Formats: sequence, structure tokens, C-alpha cells
Amino acid sequence: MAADLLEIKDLTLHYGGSQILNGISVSAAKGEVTCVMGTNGVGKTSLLKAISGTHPRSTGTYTLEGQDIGKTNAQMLAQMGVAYVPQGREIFPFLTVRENLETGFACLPKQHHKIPDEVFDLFPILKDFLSRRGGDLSGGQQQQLAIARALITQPKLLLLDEPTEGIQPNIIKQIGEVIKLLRTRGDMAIILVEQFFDFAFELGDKFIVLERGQVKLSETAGQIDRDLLHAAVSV
Ligand SMILES: Nc1ncnc2c1ncn2[C@@H]1O[C@H](COP(=O)(O)OP(=O)(O)OP(=O)(O)O)[C@@H](O)[C@H]1O
Repeated sequence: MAADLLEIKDLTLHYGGSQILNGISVSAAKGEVTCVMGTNGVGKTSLLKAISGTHPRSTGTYTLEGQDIGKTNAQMLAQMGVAYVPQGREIFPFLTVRENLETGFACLPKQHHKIPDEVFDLFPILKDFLSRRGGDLSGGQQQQLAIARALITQPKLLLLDEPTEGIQPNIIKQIGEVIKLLRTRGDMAIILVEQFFDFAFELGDKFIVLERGQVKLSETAGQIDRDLLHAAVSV
């Protein structure tokens, strides 16, 4: 198995006085997809917020490529290669597709301020729509744009929060193919939060199931029984 890029131990997270995550340990390796699963409200998005630094971690240790990144903030984490595609995509509706993509440059030194051709190889539709406003794209196209924008930051760790939510089946399939391709490339670790069971099961190398802010189950694809995993993520 590949060496872990990300290692998180005993993470806790609070919103005000409410403790939402409790003693979470997660690791992720380059060339692997780690799926975080569980029913609504168990803390999946909160975990991604903690990893991306968009919400402060209360306690726990966090290393990226062996480097302790303790209280490093979201902007610094993005510059270190942590890219977060949030649930709901959060593209800028009044910016064009090109301008949305260019926002990814904020994490990069000036000499890398060019949209790589690879982005259009992965998502050809974006090339045709470069001048359209983000808000005029379909939900699936917006999701592709959000993933493309994250890839422009040259991530080592890609965090995807429910990329299939509300998306038409043909685009879900394309997004699945892109995730497979990125995994095969082997230069990034992917953490995928997903409630679409078949999609997650097909892509995952590791599965972590959360329940009320704790890890209920953590297994590799080779070890996990499909029915057991399905039961673990069902209400
Ligand atoms: N900003 C916030 N302030 C207070 N409580 C919050 C906040 N965001 C989330 N929560 C609560 O934290 C818990 C975990 O939410 P979170 O969004 O992380 O779960 P989730 O597993 O991603 O759910 P879903 O699948 O519905 O997106 C829920 O009880 C939610 O109501």
C-alpha cells in the first residue's frame, strides 16, 4: 500500500458549544480514493471542512507529507496542495467559466497562471463554454467546473463533497471516469464524501463510515463486504 499523504488522529470539531466530530482518525494515500460515508448529518462535510481548514479543528494531530500542519489556515493549506470541492459546488454565478477557473490561480505562483490543456481533456464541455457565465451552466456542468477549478490548483489532496448530488446520470458517469483517471495518475490522494452507494463502492480503495461524529467502520476495499458496508450506511 502507498505511504500516507494525509494522517489525521483523534480529530475533534465544534460549532460553538456543540461537539460534532469526536476522535476521528483518517489517512489518505496518493493514488487512492478514500470514501467517507454515512447518513445525513453524521459529520462528513464537517470532516472535509476540518481537513481543508475552512473550519477550525478543536484538537487532534494533522500531518501532510509528514509535516505537522496543526493550525494552518485554509489559504495556506490550499497553497500546500489541499483542494476542496464543497457540497453545492460554490462556483461564482456571475463570473464566466474562464474566470471561475482562473480563481484557482490564487494558490499558485505567477509562472503557473495558465489553464492546463489537461483540464479541457478531462472536461471538454468547459472549453466550449469558456465565455458563458457559471450560473448559466447546468448543475452537472457546474460540478465539472468546480472539480476543474480545484485541479488547476495542482492538488496533492483532493476533497470532493458529494459530487453526484443532484446531477444527471451521464455526467455522474463522466465524473466517475475522471476520478478513476486521477487515481491512476497516482499524484494525488482523493477523499470522496458520497451517499450514492454504487458510485462510492466502485471507486473506493478505503471506506470510512461515520456515525454521530465518530468512525463506525474503517476498512479497505479488499476487506469490506459489500452488504456489510451497505448496511452500515443505511438508516
Ligand atoms: N455551521 C454549523 N453550525 C452548527 N451546526 C452545524 C453547522 N454545520 C453543520 N452543523 C451540524 O453538524 C452536524 C454534522 O453536519 P455535517 O454537514 O458535517 O454532516 P453531513 O454528514 O455532511 O450531512 P449531509 O449528508 O446532510 O451533508 C449536523 O448535526 C449539522 O446540523
